Amino acid sequence: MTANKRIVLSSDHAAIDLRKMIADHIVAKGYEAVDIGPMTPESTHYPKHGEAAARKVASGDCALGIILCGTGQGIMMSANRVDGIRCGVCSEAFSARMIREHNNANMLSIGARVVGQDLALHIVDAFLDAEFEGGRHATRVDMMEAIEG
Ligand SMILES: O=C(CO)[C@H](O)[C@H](O)COP(=O)(O)O
Repeated sequence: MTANKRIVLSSDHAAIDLRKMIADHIVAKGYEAVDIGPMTPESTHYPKHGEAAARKVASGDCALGIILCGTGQGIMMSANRVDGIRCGVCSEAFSARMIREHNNANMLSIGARVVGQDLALHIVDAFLDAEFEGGRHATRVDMMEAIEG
């Protein structure tokens, strides 16, 4: 478990119930859930929520982030526009573990219209329980971070 236990969560309207379930789940695991909403189900726009969560991670206020939309894709793309963010969409637990161990991902994205609730919690567990392995993977993450547009 990471030393900084603050995990930011956000989503669009497609994933509010699942996001709240994940927030409760990670609190039960000993993390602090920083749920920045939205809290009501009106249609909204995933880029602003992805960016807001990403900035919490990029600033160091939160160690990791978990974001959701219908597919997980749009909010992931939005979060990855923020410097220092490495976010992957995962629909199974193996990838969720590997994006931490090999890619040093600091955000996880899940599609609430893609995976069921139980699987989503397994994906979250795999992500939070994994640690970056460093070594050759650190070389590659450094190379990735050095890529400029
Ligand atoms: O998955 C998403 C982005 O990748 C969004 O949740 C999805 O596009 C929202 O669609 P709608 O406005 O029809 O609910």
